[in-house]
Amino acid sequence: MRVDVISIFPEYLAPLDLSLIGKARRSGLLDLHVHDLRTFTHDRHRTVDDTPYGGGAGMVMKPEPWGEALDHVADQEDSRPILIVPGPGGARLDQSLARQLAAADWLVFACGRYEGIDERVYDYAQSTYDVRVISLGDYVLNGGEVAALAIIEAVARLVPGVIGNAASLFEESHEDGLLEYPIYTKPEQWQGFSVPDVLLSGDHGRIAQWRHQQRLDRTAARRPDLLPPELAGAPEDLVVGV
Ligand SMILES: Nc1cc(-c2cccs2)n[nH]1
Repeated sequence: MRVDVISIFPEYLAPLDLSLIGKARRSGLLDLHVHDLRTFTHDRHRTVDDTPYGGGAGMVMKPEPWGEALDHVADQEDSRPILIVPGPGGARLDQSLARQLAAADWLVFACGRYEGIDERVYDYAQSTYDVRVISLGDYVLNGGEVAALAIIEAVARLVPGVIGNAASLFEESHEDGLLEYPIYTKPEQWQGFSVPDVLLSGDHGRIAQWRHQQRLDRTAARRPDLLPPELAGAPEDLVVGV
C-alpha cells in the first residue's frame, strides 16, 4: 500500500517511523511519503492561508498550494487514489471503514489546519481522486495530522503482513461487533489479584466459552449499542453466551 500525507507540519507524522508501521515501511509493505504543503507555495512568506470570503473568524487554507500538491502527488501514478481529508464533518471512522480503506492500493491524506481548506479544492480533486472526508469522532482537533496518524494506524495494521500474527486481529474489539475479553499474563497472583481459575484449567473449550461470555458481558456493560438485535436491551445477566 502506498500512503501520501500532505501537511504544513510534516514532522507531526514522524511517529510513522516507529514500531510496526515503521517496520512495514522498512520492509516495503507500506510505501509512505510525507509532503510539506509549503513546498507548493511560491511567495517569500510561503503563504498557505488567507482571510475568509464573507467574513468570519480565523483563516482559510488557500486553494493554489493544495491544487499543486495534489497534482504533484497524483501525477506519479496512473491509478486513482482515495483522498482522505480528516475533518469533524466527515464519515465516522470505524473498523468496517478501516477494512474498506485497507483494501485500497493508495491513500492520500490532506491534513487541513486553521478553519479548513477552501471548498474548491474538494471539487478540484474529484477529477483525480476518490475524495472522502473522515472523522475520528464528534470533537474538534486543531488539524488533520493527529487524525491522519490514527487512520493510517487503523488501516495499515490490517494490511497483510504488517501485524506478524494475523490471528491477533480477530476477537479484537469491533472486529466482529463485540468488545474484547479480559487478558492476563504472569504472575498468577499480583497485589492480591488472581488470574481467573478457568484460564489455568487447560480446558480450552471452557476457556473459549468463558471468553465469549466475557465479551458479551463487557459489550452489554460498556457498549450495549453494539449488541446484536436479538440481545439488545436484554438485562445484563440474561446476555448469556449464544
Ligand atoms: N474528528 C475530527 C477531525 C478533526 C479535524 C481535522 C482537521 C482539522 S480538525 N477534528 N475532529
